[in-house]
Amino acid sequence: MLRYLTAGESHGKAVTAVIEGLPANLEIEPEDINRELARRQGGYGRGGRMELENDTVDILSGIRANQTLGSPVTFQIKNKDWINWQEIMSPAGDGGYEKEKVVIEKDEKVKEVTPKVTKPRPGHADLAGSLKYDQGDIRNILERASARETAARVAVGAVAKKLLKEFGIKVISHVVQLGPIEAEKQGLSFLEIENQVDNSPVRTLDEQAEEEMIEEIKQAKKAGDSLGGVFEVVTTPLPVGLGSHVQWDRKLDGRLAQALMSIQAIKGVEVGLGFAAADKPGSKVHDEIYYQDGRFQHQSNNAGGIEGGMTNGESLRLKAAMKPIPTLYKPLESVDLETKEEFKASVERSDVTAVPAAGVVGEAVVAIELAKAWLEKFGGDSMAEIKRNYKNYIHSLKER
Ligand SMILES: Cc1cc2nc3c(=O)[nH]c(=O)nc-3n(C[C@H](O)[C@H](O)[C@H](O)COP(=O)(O)O)c2cc1C
Ligand SMILES: C=C(O[C@@H]1CC(C(=O)O)=C[C@@H](OP(=O)(O)O)[C@H]1O)C(=O)O
Repeated sequence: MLRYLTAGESHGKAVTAVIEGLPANLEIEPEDINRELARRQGGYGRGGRMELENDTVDILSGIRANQTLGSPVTFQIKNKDWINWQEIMSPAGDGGYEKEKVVIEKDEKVKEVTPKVTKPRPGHADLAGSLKYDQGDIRNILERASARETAARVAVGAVAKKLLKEFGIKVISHVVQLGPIEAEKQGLSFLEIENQVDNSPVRTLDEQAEEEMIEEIKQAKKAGDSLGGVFEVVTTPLPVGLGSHVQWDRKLDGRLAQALMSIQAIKGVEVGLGFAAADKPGSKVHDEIYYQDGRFQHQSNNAGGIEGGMTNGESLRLKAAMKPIPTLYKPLESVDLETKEEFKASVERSDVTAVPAAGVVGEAVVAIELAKAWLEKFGGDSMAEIKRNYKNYIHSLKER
């Protein structure tokens, strides 16, 4: 069974991940991971933190001479911002509480920050987390709730992508909506997306819409506001039969939805047509079946590549909706945890939007879930064993 955990606080020393259950002899070079980490840091609308960080992976275990050993793989991605937060975030010491104020550099300006955070931001984990974990300092919650954690998931996703690529499977994303601006170009093939998307500052394929999206982000920034949006994750065609109809927790659509919903700020997931299927008659929704080139195929892909919780031989198509970033320069009303007094939150630094970055995280979590399902179906302890199992299965489908 492939499984992983991440650890690490946003301004702690590093974020880390441990992956267990990888087969031996999968080729991994640090560059495979660093490329994905750099993609996650990009996208128009991100804040000052991304200018400071330059995420690169440090592989601590499980890989030797660019090959997995079958033992647990451990990654570390250092937080460059740690240097500015050591006094506050150190595992030892007084957490900076002894000093009334510390001066740290943020966004090229020098600002004073009290070490203890007592003002919960609407839309973040601050209030619920502080009450649940009995914390007087919201920092003890926000540090782990932060989407900094997604750097670790993207590193794990890069390994999952490498595994899938050994079988010709690729996973990509693009932004289909940013705030109110919707891209007209939708439903494009994997190749059309793959060839263009990384050259775009918003990772969208629609040049006209992209200009409007950038303008929208600039306006939101000026107004001290933030934006959400929608990204789509698309794969090359998958072999039929990943996941299963027989038990609720084995259904691949449910598993993928959970993986995507677990990304910070994702509030909705659609498989294929998704919500748009609800108001159409069955004749306009269900993908008709034909047989060609020794393979059962569908005339359309409204199902998004999954029927009965299993891949049906087509490309996977999933959409995820991201809410606007909760930290706003424009103050929102809230109540101080200590004094219970109303205040209007003010902010030092934040992303205005992070939909293109969330898309890269979406690719990662989808790749991880697919790699898990792949190993369940074709599993083995070495790449050679998995390849044999895969080849046999594909052969048996053709023999039917
Ligand atoms: C890539 C990415 C970057 C994010 N950047 C910020 C940010 O700069 N400021 C912020 O308040 N929230 C940011 N978020 C969203 C929060 O982490 C998220 O809203 C918060 O953890 C609460 O979780 P929930 O929205 O899932 O309920 C970001 C999310 C992602 C995926
Ligand atoms: C650090 C990352 O994203 C962060 C996610 C985040 C949040 O609240 O989720 C808040 C911001 O952090 P900071 O308060 O340090 O500016 C983002 O920069 C990252 O993506 O690597």
